[in-house]
Amino acid sequence: MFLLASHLSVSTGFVVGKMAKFSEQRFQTFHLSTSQTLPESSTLMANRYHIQQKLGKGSFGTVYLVRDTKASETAERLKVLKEISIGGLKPNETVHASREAQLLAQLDHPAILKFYSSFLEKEAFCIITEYCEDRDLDWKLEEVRHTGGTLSEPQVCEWLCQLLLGVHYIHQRRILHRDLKAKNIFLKKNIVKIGDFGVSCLLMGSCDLATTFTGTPYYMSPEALSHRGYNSKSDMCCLAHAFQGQNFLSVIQKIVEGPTPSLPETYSPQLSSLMQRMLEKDSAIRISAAEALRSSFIEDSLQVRRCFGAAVQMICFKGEFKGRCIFAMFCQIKMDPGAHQTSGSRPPNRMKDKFSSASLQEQSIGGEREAFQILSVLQKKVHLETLQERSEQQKLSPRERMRIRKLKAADEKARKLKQYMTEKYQENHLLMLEYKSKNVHKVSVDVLKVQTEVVRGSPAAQTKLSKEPSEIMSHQSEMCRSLSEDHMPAIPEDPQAAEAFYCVDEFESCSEADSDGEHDSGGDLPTETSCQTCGQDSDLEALIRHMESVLDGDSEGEDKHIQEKPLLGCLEMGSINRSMAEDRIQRMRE
Ligand SMILES: Nc1ncnc2c1ncn2[C@@H]1O[C@H](COP(=O)(O)OP(=O)(O)OP(=O)(O)O)[C@@H](O)[C@H]1O
Repeated sequence: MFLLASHLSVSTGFVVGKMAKFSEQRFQTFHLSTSQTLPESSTLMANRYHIQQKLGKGSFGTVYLVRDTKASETAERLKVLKEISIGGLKPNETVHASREAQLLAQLDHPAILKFYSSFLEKEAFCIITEYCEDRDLDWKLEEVRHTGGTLSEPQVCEWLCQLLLGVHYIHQRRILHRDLKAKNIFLKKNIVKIGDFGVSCLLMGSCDLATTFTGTPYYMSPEALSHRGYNSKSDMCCLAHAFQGQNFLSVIQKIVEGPTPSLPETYSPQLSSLMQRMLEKDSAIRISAAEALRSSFIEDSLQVRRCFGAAVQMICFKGEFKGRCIFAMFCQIKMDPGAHQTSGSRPPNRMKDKFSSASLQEQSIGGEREAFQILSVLQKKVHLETLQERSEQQKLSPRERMRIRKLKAADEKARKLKQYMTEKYQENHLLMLEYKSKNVHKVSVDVLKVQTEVVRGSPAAQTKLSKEPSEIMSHQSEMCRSLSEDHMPAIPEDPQAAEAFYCVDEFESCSEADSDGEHDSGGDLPTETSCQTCGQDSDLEALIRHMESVLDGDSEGEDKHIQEKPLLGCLEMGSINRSMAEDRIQRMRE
């Protein structure tokens, strides 16, 4: 037995006026003007849905099982089509209904009946939803009643938890069901699914609740019946008609004024107490879905072991829900006689046992997937809660935590940068040392040898010089430096000091001055010009300039210079090919 009270904001006057429309099994069922045109079984709706069979007819329309010819997955091939006549709807109301339908299509929760799409066809508004082969909860409870069977407390808890999660999900999204009752809760592989969402609203366009009232008051909340307005706490469920009466008015009276019924003694006191809190007449003190989910009873029931797949993980559910409400009541259910015998005052935690022993083989694929989704949601909530607790423990404001995070990130960045710079510095230092040793020490020894031979007048050395003038030029420079090293202190490590060092290089100064041919006398002394040139230019530029001055200088000056400076004169004496030299200069420039 299950009771769901929706939050219809209906005035008592209206309720009385609509008594004739009061629909529930033991009362006359009222149907709005639904389409009487039954589609043939071969009918293709929306060029997509093949009608398979009629599932039933409700207050709003006719329900068909259809085959979706465009479904990608086999599991989604069978769907439900609800056909509702829109005879009374104005065009703008139809648009409104379509918009609402789009909104509903966005809901995605295992405990919510999937709403796929809606369309207009043959003056009917059609809704396509998920198919639940185990039908609805009202039907299920009726079956249990007729067979004289019972619903075990763990089973009730399991469905209750799923319902609470589903209701919480929609309430979080500020959606009210408006017609929550056992008939609108469907069953698929033992997972309950809240369905027929806002159908009344979709149908009536304006959502004027006075016109959406279709009958049963069993599930209505006191505030809805006494016209005190409604909120999400008005969605109520229980596994029985908690408030019963001979007629419509007596039922309403009991809901609004009557004492809150209690569960049979076969139920645990915890469940009974939870039900009492859910049926509280004053919505202000009535327990919300979040509170219900946080109750110790639900918490105990949901201490489940997740056994799907290899990972076995304990899930301690400590509801973190902030949603509003569902209220539930369990009564008049004959308790499974063995249910409490072993447990004393506390119910056996069968749900836990059930999840603990569940295996992939034991679960049907669809049900398992959905159960898994529910468990994942719970797990996520627990994770969030843990995080929250941790941050609370740290007693830091979010701003402070953010600042610490930023500082840490900056420190890490600085550390990496420092490391990079150190590496680069070492690399450069090594390169510099290598370059120096290559250009100063290594080469100079060989060149010095050659030059010495040239000075001595060795023909082989002269030939070598004549063949490789540019090489000799560079070597010459190096050699001069090497020679200078004999009389001067070592070249300083510091580049600037080295530049200054080169400025006073005797040989460089002399060669500049001599090549100009302007300073015949006193050529051994460094001139201001040569000093500047040496100091400012790079080695390569200096070399090029040397080469140019040698090649472009007047022969007289050079000859004179040769006589005075036999070392440099050797270059001309070696018959340098001018065009070849120019060619080399060009290449050096490049
Ligand atoms: N998604 C579904 N999967 C399986 N069966 C469904 C589905 N939707 C509706 N049914 C079945 O179709 C029948 C008609 O349902 P419908 O929702 O139109 O009316 P109702 O719920 O019986 O009454 P009311 O219109 O007052 O809510 C019911 O027997 C119901 O179980």
